Amino acid sequence: MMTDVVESSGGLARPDGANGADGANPTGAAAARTGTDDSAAAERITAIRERIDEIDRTVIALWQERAALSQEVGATRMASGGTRLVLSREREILERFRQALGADGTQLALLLLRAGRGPL
Ligand SMILES: O=C(O)C(=O)C[C@]1(C(=O)O)C=C[C@@H](O)C=C1
Repeated sequence: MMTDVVESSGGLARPDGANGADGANPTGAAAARTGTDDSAAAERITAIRERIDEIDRTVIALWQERAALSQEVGATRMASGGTRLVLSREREILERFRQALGADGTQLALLLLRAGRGPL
């Protein structure tokens, strides 16, 4: 699990929380919300975040729908005397995600598959 706290600058936060107030980082009220004291930038960031939040809600809903469908396929197959898994199908899915997204795609597909059929 990733536990490092990353500042908006991309640098790691100091564990004692002493990064701010030295001129290197914004410290105003807008900065607390958006990471910048520039009001135009803060406004744009807030607008973009609305869309990000919408996308996240969609991703979560699709994730849950996929997991439920995958579980239904598994239950249907096993009730008919079939196997729990179909590894050739899993390879197809892993390859689809790898082609579209690279190595991160493979990791994402592994998590998606696990959400549906459980751990191997
Ligand atoms: O497509 C299937 O046969 C499924 O059971 C669904 C699914 C998946 O989540 O995509 C899950 C387990 C299988 O091993 C392969 C694929």
